[in-house]
Amino acid sequence: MASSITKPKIFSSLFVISPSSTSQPSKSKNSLSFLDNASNSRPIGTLISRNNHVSQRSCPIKSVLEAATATATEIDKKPQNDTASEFPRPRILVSEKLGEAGLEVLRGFGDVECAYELSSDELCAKISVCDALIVRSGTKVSRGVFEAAKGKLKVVGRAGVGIDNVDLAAATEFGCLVVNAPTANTVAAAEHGIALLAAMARNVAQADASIKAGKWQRNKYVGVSLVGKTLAVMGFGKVGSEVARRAKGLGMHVIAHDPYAAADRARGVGVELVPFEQAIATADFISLHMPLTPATSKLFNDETFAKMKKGVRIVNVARGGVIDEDALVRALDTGVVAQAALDVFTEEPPPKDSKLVQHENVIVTPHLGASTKEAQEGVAIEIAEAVVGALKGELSATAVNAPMVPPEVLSELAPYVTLAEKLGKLGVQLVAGGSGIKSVKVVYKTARDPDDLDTRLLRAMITKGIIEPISASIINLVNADFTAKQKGLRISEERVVVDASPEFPVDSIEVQISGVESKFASSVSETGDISIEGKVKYGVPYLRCVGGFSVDVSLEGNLILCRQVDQPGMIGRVGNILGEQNVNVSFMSVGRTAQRKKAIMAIGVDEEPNKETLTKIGQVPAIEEFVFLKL
Ligand SMILES: NC(=O)C1=CN([C@@H]2O[C@H](COP(=O)(O)OP(=O)(O)OC[C@H]3O[C@@H](n4cnc5c(N)ncnc54)[C@H](O)[C@@H]3O)[C@@H](O)[C@H]2O)C=CC1
Ligand SMILES: O=C(O)C(=O)COP(=O)(O)O
Repeated sequence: MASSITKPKIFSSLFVISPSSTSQPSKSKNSLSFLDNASNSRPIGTLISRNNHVSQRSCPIKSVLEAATATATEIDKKPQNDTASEFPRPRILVSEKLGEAGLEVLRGFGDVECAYELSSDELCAKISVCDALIVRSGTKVSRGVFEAAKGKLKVVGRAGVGIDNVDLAAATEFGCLVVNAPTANTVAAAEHGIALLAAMARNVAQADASIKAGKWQRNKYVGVSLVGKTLAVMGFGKVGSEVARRAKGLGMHVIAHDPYAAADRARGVGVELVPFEQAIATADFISLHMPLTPATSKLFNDETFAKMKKGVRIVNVARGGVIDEDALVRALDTGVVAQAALDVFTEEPPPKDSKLVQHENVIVTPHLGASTKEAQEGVAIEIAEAVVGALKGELSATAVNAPMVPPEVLSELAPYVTLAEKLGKLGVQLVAGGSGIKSVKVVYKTARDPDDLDTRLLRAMITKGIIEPISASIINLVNADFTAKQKGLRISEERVVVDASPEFPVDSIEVQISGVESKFASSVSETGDISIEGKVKYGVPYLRCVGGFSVDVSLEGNLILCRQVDQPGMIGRVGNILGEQNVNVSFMSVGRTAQRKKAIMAIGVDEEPNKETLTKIGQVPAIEEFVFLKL
């Protein structure tokens, strides 16, 4: 049983951004934290996309923007807005043309520099003072860029869909969030695909060039009709399905191949999903709409061209790299492929003497799929909101290398996120020096269906709590799992259903650390693991159990845990020692196994007691062991 002496608390103060969190100079500067700031919350941002879809851009969870102090050359300073005024303004580098509306959003929040056509050295030189980088498809965000950023870069925003120009693995390792703008250019890309399809079939580009060269070649440029022909859409995602819809409107028979698409979604558009071989063997026209990944790289090669219907026509507005371009030239030369219409190339821009570009049966555009005024305005707003949200510590709905936690789940989990990090921090401090933590088990007790509990955020924060105090790593939701793996730390999870209120997502969280010695033997449970359990009370994290002992102490400030022989006067004695040194006690709680037997006293203190004070506590005869823990 636990009893507690509680000083009055203002619970909302837990969420107020503390001065220390803004001025802390080192690690946390660069971490995206996902702690709620109830007093500073704002509505969910919305964006009307080109398709008039209202998409949620970010969740209402906010956090400390741990931006670095200004050190570099000044750039495009604008007046600060309300929300950012307490913090140094983040620096945002825009390395490719971005719509004005998006730039306005960015300028309302940070200092924006637009610097186009940077060499990779120039980009690396600039990046070390930037909090965010916004790119399109033309900027290679390589590992070198993340290395040069030296941990300052918090977010890369890709103003468009394809993120094949961003080294995601490196971004994740460096804890840098990558967000994209996946919806605003869908229609533009689909329209461009259809434009190329029709232009190719009717030789529009060649005929235009011919007439401008003074010729009138009506017989040479006889085309082929689209109506009644079979179009294979390869990649039935956002763009692919819009192309399919439009092609059906042109009277084409549309089939699609996509290993991950749902058949009923395709049926809804009147499209049959077919295996890869069937798609390429039966199509008169093939339109490519898959991402460039290791699996799709050069998917269209000598072997696959050989399986196509002779005289097939190919459109590519996806990525150049999905086609082996030399093989396509060979297929065009032999007539296996009659024509190709290409918006994208393995190397952009392609070499001037590219045989493919120069081929008479090929028409080309310089990666214009997303280039409509409407789409560019849309992606600019979409990415600017995502980047600003990320810089504020919000989880983005378009995060590419972090789990997307729905806003409603996130706001419900907010206090548990704080609890999780504190339990991690406490746990690691209980481990006796020298023993490396290799195995942690987290037990979530919940009254809800365990499948309803999304624990990724909680696990990430426990990992953060465990690793950050003992290493130079900056941990956030982006790199928590990666860093744990790197350090050989295995985190397993268990969800246990308990009889508690289903109103709350979690009743308690227990962190068990196994295979280590403890500084505080009483924190070791019967199983031999260090065990600490916490819960959220009135929105505030509390420690509820240490080893086999129940306690009830708010996890704020610092904590002293003492094991003692249960006897009268203990609280007073320790309280006096602390009082003499002007250390303010915020909470006290005693948990015992039985009357007058062993007890644990948990004392929350606002200040850090000095060594002498701690020694005096240790000298109290009934105290058998004690530990001071920083939260
Ligand atoms: N040319 C341009 O300016 C633009 C190009 N794009 C490119 O178009 C492509 C599609 O974009 P979205 O439709 O927005 O992406 P999406 O993610 O909505 O769709 C991609 C689809 O490809 C499918 N896929 C993955 N691997 C596949 C495989 N091996 N075979 C067949 N399908 C596969 C996925 O299941 C998904 O349904 C991307 O490569 C994107 O970068 C997008 C916008 C503009
Ligand atoms: O969104 C995409 O995937 C695109 O390819 C568009 O590229 P861009 O932003 O026009 O360089």
